[in-house]
Amino acid sequence: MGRKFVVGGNWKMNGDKKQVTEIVETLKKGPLDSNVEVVVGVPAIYLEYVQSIVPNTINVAAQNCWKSPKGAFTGEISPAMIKDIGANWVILGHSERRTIFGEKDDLVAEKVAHALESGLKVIACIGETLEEREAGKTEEVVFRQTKALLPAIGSNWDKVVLAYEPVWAIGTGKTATPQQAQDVHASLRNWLSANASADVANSVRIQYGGSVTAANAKELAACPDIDGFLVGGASLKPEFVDIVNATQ
Ligand SMILES: O=C[C@H](O)COP(=O)(O)O
Repeated sequence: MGRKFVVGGNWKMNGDKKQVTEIVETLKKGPLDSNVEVVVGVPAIYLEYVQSIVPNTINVAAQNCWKSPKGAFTGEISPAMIKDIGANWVILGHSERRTIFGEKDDLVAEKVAHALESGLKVIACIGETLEEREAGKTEEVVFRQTKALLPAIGSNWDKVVLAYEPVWAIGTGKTATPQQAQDVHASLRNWLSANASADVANSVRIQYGGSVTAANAKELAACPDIDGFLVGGASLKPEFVDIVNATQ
C-alpha cells in the first residue's frame, strides 16, 4: 500500500483567537485533497478551542509535551491532557525545541515514548544545522537523531511520522532543493531498512520541512521519498491549502 501524503501546519507561537479562527475557516473552505492527511500544530492555549472548531477531517497536534502523565512540572502539558481535549497528535523534537530549549536526543526519545504509550500519534523532527551540513555530517546527524528514537518507538512506527527539517532551511526562505531533500529521505529509508526493518523503511512517512511554500511544494512533493510537509510560516496563510493539495 502506498504512503498517504501527510501535511502538517506548525503555527509555532503565532496567532490569536481571531487569526486561528480565520485559518480554520480557510481550511474548511479548502477544498483540501481528501487523500491527504492534514494536521495543524496549535499553541497549547488554543488547542481545545481549535479542536472544537475543526472538521473531523483535520487533525490537531500539540507542539510539545512532557514525558510523564502528571505532576510538579510547572508550565508543561502531558499527552493525557492533549488526549483529554480530543487532540490526537503531538510534534516532538522540533529544532526550535532542540536549539532554543536545549532538548537533547535522549529527552526527545523519552517524550516520544511516553506520547506513544499514551495513545498520541507523533511527528518526530530531525535535521542538521548549516554547520553540520557544511562539515559533511548531515547523515551522521539525522541517523544519530533517528537512532535515539528506535527504542522509544518500538513497534509503534505506524503512529509516527518523521519530519526531516534541515535547520538552515527553517524560516530562512532557503528551501532545500528537491534533490537535497530527496537524498536525505532516501538515505534515511536505507538506514531504517538496516536498523529497524524493511517494512518500517517502506511504510514510514517522511515529511520535509523548511521554507515550504505553494511555489515550491509541487516540485518537492514529486520526489519519491517525500511523503508530505511540515510547514511553518506558510501554514498561517491561505496558500497552505495549495500546499496540502500539492500532489494533485
Ligand atoms: O515546523 C516547521 C518548520 O520549522 C518549517 O518552518 P518554515 O516553513 O517557516 O520554514
